Amino acid sequence: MSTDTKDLLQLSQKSDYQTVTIPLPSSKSESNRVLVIDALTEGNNKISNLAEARDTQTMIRLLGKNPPVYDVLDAGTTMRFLTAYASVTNQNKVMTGTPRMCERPIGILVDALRSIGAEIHYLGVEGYPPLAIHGLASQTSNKVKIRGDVSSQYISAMLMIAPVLPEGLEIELEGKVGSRTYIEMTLQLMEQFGIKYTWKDNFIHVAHQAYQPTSFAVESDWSGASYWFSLLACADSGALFLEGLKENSLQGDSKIVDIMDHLGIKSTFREGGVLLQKQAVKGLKNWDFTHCPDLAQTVAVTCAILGQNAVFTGLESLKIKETDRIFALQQELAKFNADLVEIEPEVYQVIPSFTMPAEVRIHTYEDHRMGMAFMPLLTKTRVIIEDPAVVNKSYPSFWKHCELLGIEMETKS
Ligand SMILES: O=C(O)C1=C[C@@H](OP(=O)(O)O)[C@@H](O)[C@H](O)C1
Ligand SMILES: C=C(OP(=O)(O)O)C(=O)O
Repeated sequence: MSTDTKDLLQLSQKSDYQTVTIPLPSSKSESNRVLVIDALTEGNNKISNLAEARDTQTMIRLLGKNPPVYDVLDAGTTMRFLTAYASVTNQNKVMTGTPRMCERPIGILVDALRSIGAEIHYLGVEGYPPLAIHGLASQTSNKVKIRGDVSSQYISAMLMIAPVLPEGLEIELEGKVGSRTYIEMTLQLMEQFGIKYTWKDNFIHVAHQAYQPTSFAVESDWSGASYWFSLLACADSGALFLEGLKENSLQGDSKIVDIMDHLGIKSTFREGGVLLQKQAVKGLKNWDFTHCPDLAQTVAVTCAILGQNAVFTGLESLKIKETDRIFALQQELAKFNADLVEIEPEVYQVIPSFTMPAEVRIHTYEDHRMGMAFMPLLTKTRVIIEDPAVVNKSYPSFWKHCELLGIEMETKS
């Protein structure tokens, strides 16, 4: 099945699944970190199971070919991690990406890099890509303050370069810290590559030291797994086996197990993955997505379909991701009479669907998670997904995996 940008994908209604095994893609977050760490390691690492995600393939291509312009397309981690990498390796580089990437803020990271001696200029709007990096000839400070409420990726980017800075680095986290689980993932991965660090209160300290060559296999992607939890939660019957997931994961999105426990899914970890089975819906009253923002769309759609008036908090960062995900959710939920209403500043309530149209056409806003999160609607009606290739950013085999489940699909131009 080919999927071009102009394509529409029609998914026929289906709501029963016998036990099907889904092979799942690898985590792009883990992959993009180990690729940067690998580039900073002297000696050979043995890295396996890297993600097929476009964000990871872009990282591999840019690090491999080392062109003068790093065009990261729409990959946030690739933009933020390579900005720090190009600085610490003292390279002259232009950093750019899609028009949306050039609307996603990077000023906090640029300020942090400048404060330790990097020379970076804005080529367009102050605070946003594109950037011109002229490297970091000598380290001028070993302390930096970074606010934590915009994107954790700035902190992860600084952490990964910290061991190779001649004087190491102490990062002081300022204010509320969102996506903390991703900072923990960065530190745990660094630790697996031999790095020692301390994290006390708001201070993370990494001394100058060398990354040690290591063997590392990337785990399956928990964010991608969330769509299958949602599908089964919305289905009438069935069971799914998700391959390659571990109970003790580096990925914060493994929280989907707890969330879906409220929404009718029992998860049992077995050799090689996790078995999902249906159980009674206990109900989801509220959830804070501060540390798992990428799950918000999956859970909003699930609640809207399952009649759950859940209250969501911690959605602040959704407005600066691949699209304004709050706006996009509101527009698309409305197409089946559901909504996401701001009931107090930064507090949102899901208003579930009370009548389902015979067909719903989902606009995807150049956001992979919009395409994938609305797929489970096919348990209730016929669904048309605009620009189905949008999933390639993190999960290129997503529609193939729908086919494994016997979901009938038709591509239209
Ligand atoms: O570090 C990472 O791999 C990521 C961190 C999160 O971003 P923010 O820290 O900007 O919330 C997450 O939304 C993104 O998909 C991946
Ligand atoms: C926000 C995401 O990615 P990034 O910020 O890396 O573009 C995502 O994958 O949902």
